[in-house]
Amino acid sequence: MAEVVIQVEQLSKVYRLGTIGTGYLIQDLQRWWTTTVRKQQDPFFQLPGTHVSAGKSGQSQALWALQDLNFEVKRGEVWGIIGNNGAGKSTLLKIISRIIRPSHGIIRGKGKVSSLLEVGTGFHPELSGRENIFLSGYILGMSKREVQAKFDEIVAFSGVEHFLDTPVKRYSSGMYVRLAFAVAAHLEPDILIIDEVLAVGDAEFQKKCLGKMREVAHNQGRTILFVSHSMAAITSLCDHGLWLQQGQLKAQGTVGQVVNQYLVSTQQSNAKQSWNDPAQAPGNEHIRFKQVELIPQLVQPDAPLDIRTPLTVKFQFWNFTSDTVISTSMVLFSAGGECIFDVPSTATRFQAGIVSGECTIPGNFLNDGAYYISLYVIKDTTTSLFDYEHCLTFELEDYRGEIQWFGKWWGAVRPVFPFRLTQTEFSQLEARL
Ligand SMILES: Nc1ncnc2c1ncn2[C@@H]1O[C@H](COP(=O)(O)OP(=O)(O)OP(=O)(O)O)[C@@H](O)[C@H]1O
Repeated sequence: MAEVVIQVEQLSKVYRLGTIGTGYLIQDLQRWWTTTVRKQQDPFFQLPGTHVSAGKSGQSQALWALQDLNFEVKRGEVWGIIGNNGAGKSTLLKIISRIIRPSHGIIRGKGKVSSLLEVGTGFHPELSGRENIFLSGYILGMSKREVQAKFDEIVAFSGVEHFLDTPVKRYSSGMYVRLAFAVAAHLEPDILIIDEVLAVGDAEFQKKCLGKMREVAHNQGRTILFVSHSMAAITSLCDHGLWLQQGQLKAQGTVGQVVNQYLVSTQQSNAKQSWNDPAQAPGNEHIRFKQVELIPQLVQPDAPLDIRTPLTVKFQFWNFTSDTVISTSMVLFSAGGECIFDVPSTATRFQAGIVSGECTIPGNFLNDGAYYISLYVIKDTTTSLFDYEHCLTFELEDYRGEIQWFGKWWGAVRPVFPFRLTQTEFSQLEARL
């Protein structure tokens, strides 16, 4: 059985949000003496009971960035840490990297930890790229010879060879993160910790980083903790998932399960509305809606909606006038109000009663994002009977499959068309170049 390399028990971190005076000079002096001179915990700081606790008189306002976390990571496992902004992901990585200390609980780590937490961590701004590579190696406990053996590989990966002797404070953020990633990934740490580095780089760099992380994890059997807001990147790289919500561990398990649970919980939708009483229903003297519903054709019942999911829109309306030619337009808008398409139904002659309609948006057609649907009911293909705006809303998650690039995909739609490349001729071009 694989060895446990990170063990986290009842881990909590409380941040103090500003310091409020105690109201007594003697206590303020006591606080200053203890925290500033003796570098000890504030005697008037009390642990809060909730996520954010308002400061009572004399206490600081405090926030649980992490609360009672328990989990263990085994050698060679690749963990994706997910959660909304402010959930505590970076705080957890900083504690595991020993950059900050927990307020409570125990963390046991085994082996050399290399962290790439934010642009700038670990590098000394006044030192050159070359000096920083050696410095990082020494911090990891490597000898000069060991770093030298990796030096060329690091430089080649980072692509900053022309700036090796320039102080890193003069690097662009892109150059900085390239070198920092190259150092973190090549110096053979036992545990590699990466926080959102992919957000900084371009598509080519993202691809290179993910490839390198995969190699570090799968070929070298090292342990990786990876924070990203890209679920596609997390699913593609990691085998375990950990979901933090307001500092608490909401779920842990296989990456697919945890990412699914997270996406289902964050997806906003208004997928069904129905009315039994026409007097209460949206409409007018011509028609009134009885029901509108968005039915996703999910492969698994608890999966989130993603760009592969076919979506069927079903609706019914009461038609109050006989012998009328009616058609309906289904119009899809992005959340920002851009019209993606306007699909008309057939025009049919109806008698008074209930009219039902159904239209399916195929899977592998829309881009990821938030959308809303409006239904326009039309008489004789020209005259509006009723516009039911914004009647359904939904969100589609991204899905990349084999594609190893996780930037925002361009376009209002993302259709999958038959598209092949074939070699139609062989030549000696390569030899001539
Ligand atoms: N030094 C600090 N002092 C006070 N509060 C802090 C400090 N660092 C983080 N926090 C707070 O702790 C909470 C957790 O922050 P953290 O940066 O760990 O979240 P995160 O999940 O990494 O967020 P994001 O996805 O936005 O990077 C947030 O509410 C944040 O405002």
